[in-house]
Amino acid sequence: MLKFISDTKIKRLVKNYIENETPFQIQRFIGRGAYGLAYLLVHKETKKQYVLKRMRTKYRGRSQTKSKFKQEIEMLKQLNLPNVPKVFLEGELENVPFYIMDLIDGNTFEQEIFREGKTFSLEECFVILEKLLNVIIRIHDQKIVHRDLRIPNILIKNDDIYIIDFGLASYIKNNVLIKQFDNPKKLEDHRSDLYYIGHFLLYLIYSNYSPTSRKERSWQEELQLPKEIENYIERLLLIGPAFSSAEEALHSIPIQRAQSK
Ligand SMILES: Nc1ncnc2c1ncn2[C@@H]1O[C@H](COP(=O)(O)OP(=O)(O)OP(=O)(O)O)[C@@H](O)[C@H]1O
Repeated sequence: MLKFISDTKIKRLVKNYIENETPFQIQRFIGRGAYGLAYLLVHKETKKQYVLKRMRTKYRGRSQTKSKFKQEIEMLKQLNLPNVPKVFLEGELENVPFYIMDLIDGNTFEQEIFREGKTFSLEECFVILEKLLNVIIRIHDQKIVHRDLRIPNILIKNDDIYIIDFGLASYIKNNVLIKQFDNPKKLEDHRSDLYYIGHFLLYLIYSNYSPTSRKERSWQEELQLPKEIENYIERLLLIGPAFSSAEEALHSIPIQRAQSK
């Protein structure tokens, strides 16, 4: 049994460690998720900003949550891709793991759509989709599936797409069988990410949609998309036959201009 330590004490320990033992300084708290807390840091000399993520104190005695948090760090280190934050430093204080990574100084799609009120034409949606799939292919190539590709975890900065928060990611398993009642989000293969990407695409498309009726209708009825686009989204959402890979999903994009960009 670990002895009780309050969150305030951990916060102080982490702050002291960062400010006395590393070249960084904590600027402000950014956000809280199910398992972690994130802070904005600045490098004292270069003035470049970074992000510190630490596990929530209440999980320090939970070995499963702790190893998942550490797996997130390992995956980010392994990926080493331009569209995924790089890890600069990692550590553990009183059984609370933490790490420092690049700040992606852009907007999440949640911010773009709901804070900035941005709208995306169908063509723009597919240009973004193509970029996203290109990043996801590189992640899947390293046998990692993100499994949480929601609008707060996908960022855009200077027209480039970035992926954060590998807290629910897993290593890809072969021959995963999908049973009738399985939750596609939890699948440990490419289909989980493609399923999330289907929902992501619908968020983008809906940004440009104004309801014409108060009646509750399916997205197919509301959006009235060209048949090949509807079929494509249904395949991502596993309503139609699943794509065999993110690569197949990329090559099957039903809008010609997006593919040739
Ligand atoms: N590298 C980064 N660059 C910019 N913002 C980031 C970065 N990492 C995290 N954030 C922001 O910090 C906040 C929390 O981060 P994140 O989503 O990784 O953790 P979390 O939601 O706490 O994760 P979990 O669900 O695993 O507990 C979010 O608002 C996110 O947008």
